[in-house]
Amino acid sequence: MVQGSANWNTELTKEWLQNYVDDWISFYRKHITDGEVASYIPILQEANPNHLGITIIGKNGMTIRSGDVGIPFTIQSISKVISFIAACIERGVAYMLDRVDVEPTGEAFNSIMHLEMKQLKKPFNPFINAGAITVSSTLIGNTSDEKLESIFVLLEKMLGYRPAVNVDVYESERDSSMRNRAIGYYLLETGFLESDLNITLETYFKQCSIEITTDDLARIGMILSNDGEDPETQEEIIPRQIARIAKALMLTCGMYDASGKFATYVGIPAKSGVSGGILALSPPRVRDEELPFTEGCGIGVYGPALDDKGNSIAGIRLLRHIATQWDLSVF
Ligand SMILES: NC(=O)CC[C@H](N)C(=O)O
Repeated sequence: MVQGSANWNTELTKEWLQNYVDDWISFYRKHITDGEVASYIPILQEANPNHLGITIIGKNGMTIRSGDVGIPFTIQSISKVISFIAACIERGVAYMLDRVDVEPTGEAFNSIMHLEMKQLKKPFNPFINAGAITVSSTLIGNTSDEKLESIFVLLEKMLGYRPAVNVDVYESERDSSMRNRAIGYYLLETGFLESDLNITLETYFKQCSIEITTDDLARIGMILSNDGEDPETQEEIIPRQIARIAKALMLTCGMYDASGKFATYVGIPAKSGVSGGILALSPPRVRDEELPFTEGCGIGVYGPALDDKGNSIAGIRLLRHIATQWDLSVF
């Protein structure tokens, strides 16, 4: 209990939490210079490396926003969570798990090594590029825009508005996508793709270029934390089974080849993207002492300076600090 208050949800408590998060943001801004913005997609270099922002939304709606929030950025690899969920809703879980496995690789997100070396029957998981491109190929539709519809419908249900593709980022990725094209051709040769290669890649590049904010990520996280149900309306946006699989994948594969360390030191489901976004969430938890957000919360982070694995450098350190202070770990 804090300051004699039995209720964490009072304005006083919100202010108190807000002050802490503001302090932590200021502190972790100093870590930004240890990282660099992504450059392999040329336009991403234009991001301001000094940005760092966080939004936290509790199940009861309590919202903490701090730092550089409200800045739009592209969702990048975080879209892999959304496309996998959309495909599971459209095609069914069994169908999708026949086509992508649920095992971490310990390799970079754009690696193809295991797929070739081990002659796998399916990509390791839907959060590496090979798996995500396979998932994009399963989305229903004859054009990339038709395929993207289920992703947009899902996002609109969660966010309350329909986000848009940032065309400049899409074109920059499309025109510099040698590795993803190589992965695509490999998937085509091995028979993993269910749609035309060009339409599949176009779908994948566009889904990565959808523009969102930390508020949007926190909202998605909050709904996942609540097993796919919108706590306000009680509407089931994502079936519980699919939400749980998505969270298990986030915990085991969400932070590329740093997923083990993130699970160890932070201990919550999360998914990052090369633009510097992180979608994270804390499921409801039971503790003897009163702590913030025990009913569960979603967290959205933006910090485009990345570490050598491609994760937001200050964002990860900030999340580690918050998770430690508020005892968020699921373990
Ligand atoms: N890690 C990422 O965010 C990668 C997404 C990026 N669009 C790519 O495919 O390379």
